[in-house]
Amino acid sequence: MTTFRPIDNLDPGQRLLVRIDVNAAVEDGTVQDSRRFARHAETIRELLANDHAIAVLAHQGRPGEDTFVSLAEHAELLADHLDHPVAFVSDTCGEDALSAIDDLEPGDVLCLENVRMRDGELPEEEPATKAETDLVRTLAPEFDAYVGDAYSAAHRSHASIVGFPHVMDAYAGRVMEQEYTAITAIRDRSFDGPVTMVLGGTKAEDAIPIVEQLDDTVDRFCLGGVVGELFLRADGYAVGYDVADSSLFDHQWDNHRDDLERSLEAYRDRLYLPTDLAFEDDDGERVEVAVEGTTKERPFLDVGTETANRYADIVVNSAAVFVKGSLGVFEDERFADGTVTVLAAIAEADCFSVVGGGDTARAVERYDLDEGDFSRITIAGGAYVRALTGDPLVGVDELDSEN
Ligand SMILES: Nc1ncnc2c1ncn2[C@@H]1O[C@H](COP(=O)(O)OP(=O)(O)O)[C@@H](O)[C@H]1O
Ligand SMILES: O=C(OP(=O)(O)O)[C@H](O)COP(=O)(O)O
Repeated sequence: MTTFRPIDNLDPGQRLLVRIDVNAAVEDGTVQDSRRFARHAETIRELLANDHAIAVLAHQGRPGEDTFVSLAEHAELLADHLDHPVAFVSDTCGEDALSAIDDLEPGDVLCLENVRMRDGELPEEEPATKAETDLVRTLAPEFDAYVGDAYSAAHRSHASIVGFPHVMDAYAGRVMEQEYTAITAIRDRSFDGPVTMVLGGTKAEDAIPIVEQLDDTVDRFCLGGVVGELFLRADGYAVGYDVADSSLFDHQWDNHRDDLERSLEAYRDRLYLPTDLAFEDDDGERVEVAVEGTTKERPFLDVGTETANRYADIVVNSAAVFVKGSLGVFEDERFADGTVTVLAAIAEADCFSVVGGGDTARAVERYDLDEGDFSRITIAGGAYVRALTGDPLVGVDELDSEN
């Protein structure tokens, strides 16, 4: 069990570096609001009430992706949630950032630029190595303490997650504390009946190992999204290939082909794969096709109606359901059916339920589902499923006051 140092232990009026996770969807070039902003604003509001001067550190997307953009809009969204100004500097640890940090007064909030735009943040390395990066060596001396609030990125051994707490006085923010406590309690629960995981989304690299690691806990996996298509590809179907400018499939296939094939062979009886998929035809209409009738040239954007109904039946007959990742591109109403059908079935069912993922959790309010019909909606995705396996999260471990 981790013992955090809570922010209550901070003397008022400190200069704080606060790591949050507002990694967001970007639709038509616009950063989308989400629960992540609202939840982290609560931590920052509490810190402001104690006259701290705050610099916020966060990431957005991954280098090379369309969603790898500046945090300028994130600063505005955070300011809206806080109802308090949030300054933005388009620099992370260069002269402009240091000057803006120098100017910080008690009660100020400054958002630094996307930390993944800075060398040293990536790749994943040991905390001691990340602590030696220019990023950490430059910023750490500017602050009295570090506040780790980014539970949803705590599975990444990146400089802003593990490097700073390795060398600074470090505290856990409210989101970190609450998510850790809730998910640890969920991990330790036992259920009187079948446990189902709905596993979708784009980050197959986070999802694939989960099947093996949760084999004592989860009885049935309902697969969809990019994850489901990669399992179908492993099963010999003409699905799960990059088409046109997509880069979601082939590199994940190349890196995880063996894992996909091994899981499929070992756990076939508990893996439920889509039997039909939906795509956009030349007229922009949703069209469904059985997986046997697919061709490699077609990008699929949702599971089909037969699959969605089958998964809905499975979740209704479960004692607990864990959702990580969506079954399709729910941001487009034409391709939301799979995700919404299954979420609605969970909401109506008499089961314990957790919906996770920065993107996936947004489907709940977007399609007018009632948050109260789910046991918990977590803003973490990969971190939450990793935590369910019992594996430690590096970013949590670095905040453990007994380490
Ligand atoms: N077949 C698909 N093709 C492309 N994107 C997909 C597909 N299915 C789901 N998605 C996308 O997956 C995203 C959620 O995936 P991911 O980021 O892995 O999950 P989360 O952030 O919820 O943990 C959604 O925004 C959705 O648009
Ligand atoms: O959005 C995140 O994770 P999630 O999609 O698993 O919820 C975190 O910000 C981690 O981002 P990353 O998966 O690019 O390291």
